[in-house]
Amino acid sequence: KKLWRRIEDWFHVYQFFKVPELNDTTQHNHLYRKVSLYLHSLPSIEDSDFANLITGKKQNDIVLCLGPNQTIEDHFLGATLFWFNQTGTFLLKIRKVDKRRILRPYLQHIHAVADEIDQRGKRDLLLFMNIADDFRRWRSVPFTHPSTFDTVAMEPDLKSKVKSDLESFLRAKQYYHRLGRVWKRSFLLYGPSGTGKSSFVAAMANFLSYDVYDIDLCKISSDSDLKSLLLQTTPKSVVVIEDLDRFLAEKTARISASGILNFMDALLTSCCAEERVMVFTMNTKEHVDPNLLRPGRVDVHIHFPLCDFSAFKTLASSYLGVKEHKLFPQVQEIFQNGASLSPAEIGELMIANRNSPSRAIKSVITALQTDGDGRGCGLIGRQTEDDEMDEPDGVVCGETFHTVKDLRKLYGFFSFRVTRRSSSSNASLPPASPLEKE
Ligand SMILES: Nc1ncnc2c1ncn2[C@@H]1O[C@H](COP(=O)(O)OP(=O)(O)OP(=O)(O)O)[C@@H](O)[C@H]1O
Ligand SMILES: [Mg+2]
Repeated sequence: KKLWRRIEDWFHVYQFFKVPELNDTTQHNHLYRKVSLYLHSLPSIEDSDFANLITGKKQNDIVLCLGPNQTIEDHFLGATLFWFNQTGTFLLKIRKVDKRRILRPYLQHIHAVADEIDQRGKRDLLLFMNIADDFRRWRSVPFTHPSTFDTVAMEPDLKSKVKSDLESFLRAKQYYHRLGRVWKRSFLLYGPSGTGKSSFVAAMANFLSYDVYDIDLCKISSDSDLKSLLLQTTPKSVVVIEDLDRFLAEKTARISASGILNFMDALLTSCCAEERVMVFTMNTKEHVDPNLLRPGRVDVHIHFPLCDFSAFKTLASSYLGVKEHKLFPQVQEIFQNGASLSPAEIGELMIANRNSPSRAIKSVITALQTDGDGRGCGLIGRQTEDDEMDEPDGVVCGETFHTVKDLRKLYGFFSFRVTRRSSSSNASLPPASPLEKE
C-alpha cells in the first residue's frame, strides 16, 4: 500500500495545509479541535499504522486516538486527502488538482461533522486546571465527574428553574447577539461548605456537555496571566473560580480587584467569552463588594443552604434507597427545631451505614442532635485553624469521621475547602435578567 502511495505521489503535485493548535497569539485555534473531533470519528482511523487506545467517557468505552506522526486517509467528493498528526499540528495533504474544487466544501464538512458530534454530546469532556509552574498554561484531564442534576439534592423548583435557564441560554445565541451582548451567563453559588456547590458545577457541565476550566487564583501571578488564561479557554466551557470570597479577603493576593472585575465582565471582546458559562463559588457573599456581584456581572445567584427535611429525604432516597421510613417523623421534628447539617455530612453518614437504613437514619438523628444546634459543637465545632478535622472523642458514628476524609479524596475533582460559616436558607434566582424576560 505504501509503495503504491509512493508511486501515486510521483505523478501528483500536492499542497499542504497546517492546522496548528495555537495561533500566533497563543490562543486556541478552534479549527484544531474540530479537525481532531472529525478525524477521530473517521472509521479509517482503525487502518492507521499506529493508534492509541484510550478510555472513553463512558465506563468500559475504549476509543482510538491517532498517534503522533501517524497518517489517516479520508475521501471527500471523489478526492483522497491525507492528514498527518504532528505534535500540536494537523497537516492536511491534498492534491493540487483537487484543491480548488474541494477545499472549501471539505472544511465546511469538517465544521458540520464536528458540530454535530458536539451536539450529540459525544465529545469527551475535559477538566482544565491552571498549573503553578507555568502561570499561563492550562493542563487538562478527562472530566468524568458523575454528578448530575438528579444526584444533587436541591429544592425542586429551584433546580428546574436553573435547568430551564441553562436550556434557554443554549438556545439564545441570536437573542444575545441582537442585543449586542456577549453570549455568556454567569452564576454565583454561595453557601456553607459541603452543601453541593462544586457538585453542582459538575452537574452543570455534564448537563451542558461543556468542558470545565477550574481557575485557581492562588496560582496566578498577575492580571495579565488571568487575561491570558481566559483567552485560551474554548467555547462551550464552564469557567469556574472557587472560593472567590476567601481569595478577595486575602490581602496578599497578586491579582487586583480590577483584574477580577475585568475577568468577570469578560471584557476581552466577544471572541473569548462566547458560549461560556462562568461560575463563582463562595461560602458567603456578606463581605464581598456588591458591585462585584451586580446584575450583568453575575446573572444568577443560587444559595446552597444546609440540609432541611426535604433535602434529607432526597438524600435518603438516593443514598439509602428509602422513600419512607418510620424514623422520618422524628427526623422532621429535629429539623423543625432548627437543627441542621450539611448535605455532605449527612451523605457521608448514610454512605458509612448504607447497609442498614435504620442505622443510617439513627446516626443522622444523633449527629443532628449533637451538631445541629446552630453548628456549635461536634463535627463542625472541632475544626482546627488549619482546616483539618480533629478526630471525635465521642463514640457517635466514629467510623464516619474517618470516612469524611476518605470520601473527600474520592469524590473531589474540585478542592474541598473546609471553611464553614453558617448562613440563612432561602435559595433564589435574581429577578430581572434578559433571558428570563424573554
Ligand atoms: N446538595 C447535595 N446533594 C447531594 N450531595 C451533596 C450535596 N451537597 C453535598 N453533597 C455531597 O457532599 C460532598 C461535598 O460536596 P461539594 O464539594 O459539592 O460541596 P461544596 O459546597 O462545594 O463544599 P465547599 O464549599 O467545601 O467546597 C460531595 O461528595 C457531594 O456528593
Ligand atoms: Mg466546593
